[in-house]
Amino acid sequence: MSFELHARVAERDVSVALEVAEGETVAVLGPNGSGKSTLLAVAAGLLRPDSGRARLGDRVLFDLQGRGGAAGGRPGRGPWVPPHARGIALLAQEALLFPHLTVLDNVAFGARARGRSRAEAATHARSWLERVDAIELADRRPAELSGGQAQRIAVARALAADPALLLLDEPMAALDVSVAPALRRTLRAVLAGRSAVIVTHDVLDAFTLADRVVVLDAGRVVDSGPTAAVLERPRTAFAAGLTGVNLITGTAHRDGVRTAEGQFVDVRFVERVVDGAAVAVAVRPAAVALSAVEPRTSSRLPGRVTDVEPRGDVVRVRAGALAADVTPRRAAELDLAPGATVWFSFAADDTTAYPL
Ligand SMILES: Nc1ncnc2c1ncn2[C@@H]1O[C@H](COP(=O)(O)OP(=O)(O)OP(=O)(O)O)[C@@H](O)[C@H]1O
Repeated sequence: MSFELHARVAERDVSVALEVAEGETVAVLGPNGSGKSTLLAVAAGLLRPDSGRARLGDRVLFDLQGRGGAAGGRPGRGPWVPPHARGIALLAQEALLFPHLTVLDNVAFGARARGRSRAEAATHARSWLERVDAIELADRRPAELSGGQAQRIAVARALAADPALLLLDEPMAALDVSVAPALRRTLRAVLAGRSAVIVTHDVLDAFTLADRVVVLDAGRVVDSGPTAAVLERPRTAFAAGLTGVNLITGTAHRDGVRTAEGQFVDVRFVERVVDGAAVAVAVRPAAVALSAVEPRTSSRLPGRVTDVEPRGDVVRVRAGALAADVTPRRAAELDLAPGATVWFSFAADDTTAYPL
């Protein structure tokens, strides 16, 4: 079902909007404290905002007038559907299964609570356990499950209630990296065609599971759009950091960009821009070369080394927001140390430049 929300939580300085089309999965990304959990809590009905409105399908979940609003005075007055009546399931980082019930009874719990017979609820629960590849765990108790298994059961339990919207709060965060890929695959299968919102710190989740992403920063939406567009053409340092690309901003000037520091770089524009427009340039660290003396190429920027970090077969050299991946041999030749001044250069063809 389609979902639409806008809400303001004054105490947390969070003011956000979110839209999920029917059958769409939206990933919410953002640094710590940017408002991701607040957004989920408001959607799930666990937190009452000061003002805002939410709709799921054609049902209004809340429509609140806050301080200074038409209702005046008291915050958050107006229609409010409580969490259990919203048709929304929230999957937390931890599976939160009932410890005294078997896996099967955990998954059947919702159907039983809605008055279905024991046999009916069990059949329904079994079908969901099969869909998450966990039918062989049906008779175990939660204490006999690994973290990844427990999370699979939590997915089955959430979906067995046939929610109109599924909210996932970093579902892979508490798991061992070795089991995350299998759960990610399961989620990809069960989220297909389902309206869902997933909060994640992992760019792989966004690429694998989400049709669109929304980036929050300091309680506001700072970017949104199709996953590849937002992550491959980032507009914020945070989004650039997720995929590890360099983000250089400035103004368009003929075939290049003039940075805030007054440097010119030649770039490849992937969209038409007019001179003087604010633009961003993305370039991968692997496409950036380093030299001790100013190179003759037209795309070069000076930087003072802040960090030198070995990463497998390359060394990542950072100067503030700029990064280059060079071979260990090159790093040794340049005798890199924090504080050293180096030149970062790249070919215009290796850049992607677009309007901000
Ligand atoms: N229970 C609370 N009471 C008051 N303020 C809170 C509460 N929980 C969070 N906040 C504040 O609200 C803002 C948004 O926090 P929120 O937890 O939604 O961010 P987040 O993006 O989910 O962060 P993280 O990635 O660390 O989980 C922050 O400024 C935070 O300090």
